[in-house]
Amino acid sequence: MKAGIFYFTTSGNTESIADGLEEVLQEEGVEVIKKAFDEADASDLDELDLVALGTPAQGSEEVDESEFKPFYDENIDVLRDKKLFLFGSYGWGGGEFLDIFADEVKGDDMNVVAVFAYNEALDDDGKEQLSQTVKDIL
Ligand SMILES: Cc1cc2nc3c(=O)[nH]c(=O)nc-3n(C[C@H](O)[C@H](O)[C@H](O)COP(=O)(O)O)c2cc1C
Repeated sequence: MKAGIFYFTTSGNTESIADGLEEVLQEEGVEVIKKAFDEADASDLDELDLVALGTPAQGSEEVDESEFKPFYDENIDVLRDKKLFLFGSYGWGGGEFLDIFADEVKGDDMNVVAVFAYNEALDDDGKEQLSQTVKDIL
């Protein structure tokens, strides 16, 4: 099992979830690569079984349109063959933005295995929840 974690962040909160996800996957024995979208390209998706894409809530309950959505759109055919893990940080909306996006991508025939939204930065409680989410899908 090989996993890739790709994310956009404005103030580091989504990045904290990406870091936590990397740790819990590695604890489960999964090989992981982790990159911000601006460091990643399509070739990074080669040989990945699980792809985790991260975004903060932006706009009005929307995903990031500057880097997250373009990466998704550009790689949509490759992503269809992966297990997709959506994650992100929100401020006040309870994570609704990510559920909305998960519903959208199901229309693209994506195999969404997990959706993990967390309020602001990942803390110890969040890490525990993330660990359980990962155990459930492996
Ligand atoms: C322009 C802007 C729009 C936002 N829109 C939402 C929103 O619709 N719902 C929400 O829950 N949080 C919203 N937030 C809060 C961020 O999603 C939240 O602070 C998040 O933790 C930022 O994560 P990051 O540090 O990874 O960028 C917004 C923040 C900004 C700056």
